[in-house]
Amino acid sequence: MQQDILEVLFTEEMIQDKVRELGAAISRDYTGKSPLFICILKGAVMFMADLAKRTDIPLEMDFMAISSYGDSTKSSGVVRILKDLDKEVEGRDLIIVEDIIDSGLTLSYLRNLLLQRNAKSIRIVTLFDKPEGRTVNISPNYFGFQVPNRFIVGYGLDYADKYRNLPYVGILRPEVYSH
Ligand SMILES: O=P(O)(O)OC[C@H]1O[C@H](OP(=O)(O)OP(=O)(O)O)[C@H](O)[C@@H]1O
Ligand code: HPA
Repeated sequence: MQQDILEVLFTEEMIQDKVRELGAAISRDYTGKSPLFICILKGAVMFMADLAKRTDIPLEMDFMAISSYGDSTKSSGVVRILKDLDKEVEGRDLIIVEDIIDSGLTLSYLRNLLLQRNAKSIRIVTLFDKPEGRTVNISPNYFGFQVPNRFIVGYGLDYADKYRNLPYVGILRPEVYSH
């Protein structure tokens, strides 16, 4: 798979160091609380697993599957819930765990949905933030790295469901998707 990667942007070590920092910040901010971490499947699965281990508070976890990209490198603009949460969120402190914010459509849809369900508080943690991709106004409370306006894969991030298992993150060669 390495031959499909144009440039590695973040090594496994860089990612793990950053996840540790984010876990420490969330642990500090949520001392004495028991937030519900909401993992947005599938992309955030690696980040959720590592971040939860680096967060030293009695958190709980739930999972929601949302998709808008399908097999494309551009958002379809239609956000679909493929699997909803198991837990009630009313009155809870929520932390939405995302791998990347690009257009922002996924998170703006989700934040509105969780507000309607009467969450007590909602914060967003994303490992990657692509501000140049934004079409709606949303920003994370915690982010790991800002990334350029290129399609990246690895550490949960996919193209057509592949490359999620790379332990590093890099720019996908445009030849892979432009034909
Ligand atoms: O800010 P946006 O433009 O909405 O993009 C971000 C979303 O896109 C990806 O999900 P995708 O729909 O590809 O599903 P996946 O997580 O299963 O890969 C990613 O995991 C984020 O959830
Ligand atoms: O750059 C990206 N890579 C993978 N999935 C994504 N979903 C939004 N942006 C991206």
